[in-house]
Amino acid sequence: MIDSHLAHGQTSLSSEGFFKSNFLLVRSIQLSYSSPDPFLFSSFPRIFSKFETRCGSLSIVVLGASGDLAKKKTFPALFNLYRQGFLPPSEVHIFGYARSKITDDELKERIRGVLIQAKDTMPEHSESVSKFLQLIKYVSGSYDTEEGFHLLDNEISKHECGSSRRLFYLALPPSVYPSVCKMIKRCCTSKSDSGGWSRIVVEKPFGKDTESAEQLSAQIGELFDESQIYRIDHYLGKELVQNLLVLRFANRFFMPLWNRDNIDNVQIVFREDFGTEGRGGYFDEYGIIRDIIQNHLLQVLCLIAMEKPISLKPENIRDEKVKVLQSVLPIKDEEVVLGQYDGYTSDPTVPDNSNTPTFATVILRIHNERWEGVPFVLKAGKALNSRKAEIRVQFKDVPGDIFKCKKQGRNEFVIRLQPSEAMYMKLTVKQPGLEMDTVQSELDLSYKHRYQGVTIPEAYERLILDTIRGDQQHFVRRDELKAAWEIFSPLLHIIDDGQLKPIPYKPGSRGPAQADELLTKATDDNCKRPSHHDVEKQQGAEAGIHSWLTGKGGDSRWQHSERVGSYNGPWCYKKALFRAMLMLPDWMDGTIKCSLGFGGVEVDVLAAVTESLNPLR
Ligand SMILES: NC(=O)C1=CN([C@@H]2O[C@H](COP(=O)(O)OP(=O)(O)OC[C@H]3O[C@@H](n4cnc5c(N)ncnc54)[C@H](OP(=O)(O)O)[C@@H]3O)[C@@H](O)[C@H]2O)C=CC1
Ligand SMILES: O=C1O[C@H](COP(=O)(O)O)[C@@H](O)[C@H](O)[C@H]1O
Repeated sequence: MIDSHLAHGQTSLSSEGFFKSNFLLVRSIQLSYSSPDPFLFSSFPRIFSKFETRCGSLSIVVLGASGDLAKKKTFPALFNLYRQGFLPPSEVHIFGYARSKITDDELKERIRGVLIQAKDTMPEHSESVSKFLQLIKYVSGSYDTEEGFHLLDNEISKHECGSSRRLFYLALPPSVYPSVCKMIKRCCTSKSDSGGWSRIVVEKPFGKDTESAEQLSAQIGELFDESQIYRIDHYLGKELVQNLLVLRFANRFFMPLWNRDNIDNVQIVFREDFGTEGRGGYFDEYGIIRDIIQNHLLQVLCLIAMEKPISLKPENIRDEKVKVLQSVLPIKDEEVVLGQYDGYTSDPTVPDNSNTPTFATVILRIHNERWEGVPFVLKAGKALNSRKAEIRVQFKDVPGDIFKCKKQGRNEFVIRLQPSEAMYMKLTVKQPGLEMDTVQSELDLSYKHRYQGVTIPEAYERLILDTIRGDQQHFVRRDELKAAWEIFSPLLHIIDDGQLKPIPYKPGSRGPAQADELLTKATDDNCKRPSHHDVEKQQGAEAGIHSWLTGKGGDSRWQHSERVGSYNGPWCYKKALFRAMLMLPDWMDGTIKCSLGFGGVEVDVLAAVTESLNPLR
């Protein structure tokens, strides 16, 4: 049997000769993977049919086929795999299953509507869509009686020959997972013993807290082995999330820096510029922490924070993720800010007195040798001012900085997951020109520019392919899920009980201002910058005060630094500031940043500058 790792250039065939003679074929599949032209792949069914008698059939069953996820994500992902040659029609059949009494044709028309958008007017595209739709058969039935599932089994069996591989994708509300899994086990699992299998893909949310998740896991676990269960978190299928392991463990220069000695804080941020949009009923039961933070953002945190696994085997990677999760300290109430956008409760499916947060900033702290003291700021919100998901790794200030660069901003490594995948490093460089001035710039790897013409696969596309290949690396293991819920369950219970209330915020804003304050506090505490008070405590010291001013007027930047006085009490700031302001050139408008330094430390007095500016002009 050819194993599912075929397209990775691997095979489970014991015959080395077979592997060698087919290696070129396998490579050709890989090289063509991201080409957008479906007809480049018209030869793939032939390539695959060479193995057909050994592979047998692959049946993909989408349960909940009438629903939103199936329409928007699952079927489009299957279509993309089909047109790239990964689902050869000679082997693959797709079944939609749901209670809705719709016909085959009605389901196909729904899917066609999503696959053929106005921009895809190419006749080749619609021909490809039509061929794909021919693979689909709809079966209607309930989720808790055998009748429909026997019908489904009959339909699947009609198309099968050789070994039978059956993939069940549960695009359903979690409340029906246990009964659906029971029915699948009883009526529909693969009967083939020659290389066949049955696998179950379950969507998030897996439960609502530790207890309910464990209960769900136990119910499904009684029916299927862990190796058959694929708990999907689609963030694990995103290109830049998949890149995290490579970045961290295949680049020498990150290794010595990736720790508490160098990193000040890590921010993992998800923003959407739209609200719950027709999903209010679902959302209100879960809220932003269960919808985004406990799963998507926490998975990203694991990949940022975990230790190097001993190999890339799924179990080795998942072992390391579990260790990080188990090292997260209990969340402190004062390190949480919740928000709810104005107008959220006007959705008729949301109760008027809903306490559900649509925004949250939560600070997680990892108690281990690498991360002690480094705040991981997880922030997610709906109806905000932009749509973005990114990771910001902020480095500590340069010790003994002779350039006084702190006000330029710190070194930062930003990984933008979406939109427009990119990673860039913010660093301080010399401002080109005759002066020895510094400026912040970027080393920029924007995928759109660097990988022109490369189509980045959709997360669901990759993850479904992984399930067909039997690769569980990018899926959540039962103990990992439990550890993830253990972090958030106490906080979620407090919110569910109404003890912690969301702060209202305007749709289209940054969310509650308190979230920014929390971020500043967490990151400033960490940095231990001296405050005015720290400096004032040193009154009497003989050190001089220096001013550093930077500003921007029109296209020009301006910087000035000089010793402006001696420290002899808080009033000296005003005096020194006044002196510094006299240095401002006439054309200055724009933003002005000013700091005063005392005895080798800098104190931000930006507010004072703004205050004093007008009288001076
Ligand atoms: N939609 C999305 O963007 C995302 C969804 N998910 C998850 O995917 C799963 C499916 O989501 P989605 O498609 O939006 O859900 P839907 O509400 O659209 O439900 C899917 C299908 O399930 C059936 N169904 C709905 N409610 C019930 C019920 N109470 N009891 C039994 N059957 C029901 C319906 O089919 P019928 O009545 O025909 O049987 C419906 O078409 C959920 O777990 C969700 O959390 C995850 C990420 C994103
Ligand atoms: O899981 C979910 O994710 C989407 C956001 O996914 P993205 O890939 O577009 O970032 C979110 O809108 C939805 O509420 C949530 O259930």
